[in-house]
Amino acid sequence: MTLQVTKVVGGYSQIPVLKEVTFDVQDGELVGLIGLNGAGKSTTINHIIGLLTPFKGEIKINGVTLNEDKNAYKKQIAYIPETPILYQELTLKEHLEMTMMAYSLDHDKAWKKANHLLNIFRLDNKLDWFPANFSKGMKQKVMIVCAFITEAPLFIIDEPFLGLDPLAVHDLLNLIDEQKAKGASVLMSTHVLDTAEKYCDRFVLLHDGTVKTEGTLPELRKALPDAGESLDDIYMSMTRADQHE
Ligand SMILES: Nc1ncnc2c1ncn2[C@@H]1O[C@H](COP(=O)(O)OP(=O)(O)OP(=O)(O)O)[C@@H](O)[C@H]1O
Repeated sequence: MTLQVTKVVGGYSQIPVLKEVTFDVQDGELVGLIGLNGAGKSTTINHIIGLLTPFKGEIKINGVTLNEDKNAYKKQIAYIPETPILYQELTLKEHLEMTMMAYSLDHDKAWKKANHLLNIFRLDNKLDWFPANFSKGMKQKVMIVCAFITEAPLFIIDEPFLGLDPLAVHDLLNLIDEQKAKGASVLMSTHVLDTAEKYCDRFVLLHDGTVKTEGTLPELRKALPDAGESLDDIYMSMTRADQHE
């Protein structure tokens, strides 16, 4: 699965937030989308999942754009939003069944997977509850379970770490690893740079709607030799330099 974002100019109104954003995510790769508040991470994600339409440029998943085949394009994406999106009137079981229907999943196979995931995230005794009333972290876990039953080839994960307890973070990272090993691609935005540094294969550093630099950690160190060793050092150095330009 390849995600290609090419020269995307986009945003919410006439004034673009994203300015010719270009990057890709290859098979089995976890790419970290890193940037300060307002850098354009969620806007980039909203374009990829088809909530926003680029003013210019294009986004392809395995060579196909949203316009070429809307259904095929969207079924390839499992999206975990920063703020959980839940239906007030649906139980946890109904949320899972809705996901199974939307992705045309085999019912028995999907339930087997769902039960395993519910068990991992300690939600297995809450199938008849209404997740709209869950705690923030529990709501996020519902989104994670829904995303991972799809076994979609592309996972888009928007800031997953801030509301989750350490055990859930660990479990989520394991699930990501499992999907990567099966060839899935993962794009994850986060502010938790030490975790990103440990787990991401590559980074896209976004600043003010522009890709400032991208690459593996050794490549970033080479591009900014005076910045320091860690992703945090490199990111701080890049944003400070930018502010002084
Ligand atoms: N719904 C919206 N309508 C208009 N402008 C928006 C909207 N959402 C975001 N923006 C603007 O787009 C820019 C990028 O915001 P975005 O949410 O993509 O940043 P981010 O990198 O995800 O930030 P954060 O780390 O705070 O989540 C900001 O200037 C923001 O004000």
